[in-house]
Amino acid sequence: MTTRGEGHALSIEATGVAHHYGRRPALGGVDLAVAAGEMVAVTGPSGSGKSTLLHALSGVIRPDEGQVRLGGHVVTAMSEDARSRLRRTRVGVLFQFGQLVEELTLADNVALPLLLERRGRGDAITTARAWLARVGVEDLADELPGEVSGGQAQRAALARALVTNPGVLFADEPTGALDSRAGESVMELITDVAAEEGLTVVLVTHDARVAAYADREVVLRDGMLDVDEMVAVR
Ligand SMILES: Nc1ncnc2c1ncn2[C@@H]1O[C@H](COP(=O)(O)OP(=O)(O)OP(=O)(O)O)[C@@H](O)[C@H]1O
Repeated sequence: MTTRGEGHALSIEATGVAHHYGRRPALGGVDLAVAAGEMVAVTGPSGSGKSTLLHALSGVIRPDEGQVRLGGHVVTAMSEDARSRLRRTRVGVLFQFGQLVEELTLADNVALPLLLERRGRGDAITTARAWLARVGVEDLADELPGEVSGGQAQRAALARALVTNPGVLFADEPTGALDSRAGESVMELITDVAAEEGLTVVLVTHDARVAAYADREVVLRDGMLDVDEMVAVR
């Protein structure tokens, strides 16, 4: 495991990002700039476009209109293959739940992104175990996801998201499946690791207590950022 410090984090710049699903508008022209190393929470009502924005910023979808830059990469100008590779190497993603492969141990799950990048198995497992220690579940390295608690599984999922040393972490309702205590402990972990690594974080949540961990909160309503509600929460 390497600690990156400053300089590795990616800035994010979205300009005029608009997207439709069929005829249904999901994003109506969003401008958002996130500095390298900053942690921003995206909040807003159900259906306001939060997940769609996260998918556009992380290159999962190419929006109908607008530009997204991650550091020097113009994500919206890249082919699907190039976006996939960028996501595998420079972007970490954390979902609500269900992202670990049930048949694999926690160590094998965390090693997976490295194996996909053709790192040797011994090296990948050593790095994975170091990350499991970093997130506080090294004792569970040989357990299956079904044998650990939701909070422990989410810690392992965070380790898997960060094992490739990405420059940005996108988290979509990362505490949504956890009780409030486990959720707080996962948020403390994300905040600590992001600060130590100098990582940029964009966090989607409907929970004000989760948003309060971010440096800044932006609010989406009907696919538009509510500029009046951009508030510094810390
Ligand atoms: N794959 C899809 N196909 C069709 N419509 C979609 C799809 N994904 C999202 N939508 C629609 O786009 C709009 C924005 O959805 P999105 O999931 O981005 O909102 P959200 O704020 O993340 O919602 P939630 O908080 O409920 O997860 C909604 O009207 C939704 O129904």
